[in-house]
Amino acid sequence: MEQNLQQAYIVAATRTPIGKAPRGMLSATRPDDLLATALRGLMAQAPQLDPAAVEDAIVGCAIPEGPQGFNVARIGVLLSGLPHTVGGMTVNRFCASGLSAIAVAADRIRTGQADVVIAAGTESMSQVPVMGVSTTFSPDIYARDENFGIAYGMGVTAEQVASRWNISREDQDAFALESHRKALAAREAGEFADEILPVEVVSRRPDLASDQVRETRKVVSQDEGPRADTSLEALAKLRPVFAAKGSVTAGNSSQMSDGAGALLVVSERALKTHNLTPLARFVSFSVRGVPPEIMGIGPKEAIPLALKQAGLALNQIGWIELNEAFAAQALAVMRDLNLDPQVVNPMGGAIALGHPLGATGAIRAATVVHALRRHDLKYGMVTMCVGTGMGAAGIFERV
Ligand SMILES: CC(=O)SCCNC(=O)CCNC(=O)[C@H](O)C(C)(C)COP(=O)(O)OP(=O)(O)OC[C@H]1O[C@@H](n2cnc3c(N)ncnc32)[C@H](O)[C@@H]1OP(=O)(O)O
Repeated sequence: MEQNLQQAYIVAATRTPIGKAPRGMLSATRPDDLLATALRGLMAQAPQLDPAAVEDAIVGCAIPEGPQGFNVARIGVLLSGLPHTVGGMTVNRFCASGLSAIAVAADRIRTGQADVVIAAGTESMSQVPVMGVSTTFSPDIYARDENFGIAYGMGVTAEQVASRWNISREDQDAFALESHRKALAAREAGEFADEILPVEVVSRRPDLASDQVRETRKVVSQDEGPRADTSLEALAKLRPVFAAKGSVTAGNSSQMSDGAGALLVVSERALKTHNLTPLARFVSFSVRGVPPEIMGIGPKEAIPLALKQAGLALNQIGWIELNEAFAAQALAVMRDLNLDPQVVNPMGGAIALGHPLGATGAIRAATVVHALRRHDLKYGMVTMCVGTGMGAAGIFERV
């Protein structure tokens, strides 16, 4: 059961639209700029809060190198116009980085070490194209057979789950189609309006004729991934990408993406001092390891633990954002835990909406926080599978 010295409240939550990588609408926008945009949008949701009251910014990023700036949290803070007194720490738990950032921020609040902390995530898979690039580890890790799966690409782990859990190609494609259908229906119904922050995309290209740099500016405010043109027939035609006789395709995998999300986490004292209205309370967070070669099954272990910590039963959770890294792993988790399909990803998931790795947990948390209020639900959850073999889950309560 949860034992907190004090509660951690979320008073603002926003995200950028998600672009396709590597050639989508945000591909030329740097991840630190995406983060800065999200942070400015976040502060605009709490105009009564003096920015100097923000103590730290904890930011998830799965590939914090190169243009992501090693400590992208600090760069994003400075770019956003927040005062330099605001700190900045980048955390990495691969695909659960953004969710872990929220948990760290909440812990700082709950233990009384801070009153106002930003938790966020940012990732540009366009600018740091890691998928398919091999990573090296100490060879000693392979001395234990059970670690061998650490060498698998994410798609190969999805094939492993599909085969061990008997998830058919047809079921994966049907799940993927449903993700697109739900995302498009939610967009049509204006469901994303509270959470999405329009981003101005600036493009500069040399014009050789005039010998000048031509600048164009465009505001983007919708996720790029959902496809109205998809169908079971179109999905069935796609070839497996990760194994010759496999079932995981570009259509039933999450899309490579760019995006950022951010939440403002505060103590009860800060609510009163700054006259802030809470949207939600962060209730519990859990992480469990699983065999690396079936990393997608991670939420199956993390969800029961997060529920236990919260003292809640599964049927009390009215909205679950289950990261659709691949249809195969999402279906395996849903079947093993008997998750209600009506409660899981009511607005579509990463297959349709995209999955900017370290940002996704923060993006999905922004979705949950707003969805609980719009749909008058009490508890919601964000759960992620994590490469190298982990699952993470966080529970939110509308207040
Ligand atoms: C812990 C975790 O979360 S692990 C997850 C981490 N993330 C990942 O591993 C990313 C997984 N995804 C990927 O690696 C990539 O998306 C891949 C390799 C599966 C596919 O990459 P790409 O080939 O660049 O995808 P792309 O979007 O171009 O699609 C390939 C083709 O399928 C088609 N396609 C994709 N989705 C659909 C669809 N829903 N309906 C119809 N056609 C589709 C595209 O139109 C394209 O066709 P074309 O070649 O005729 O243009």
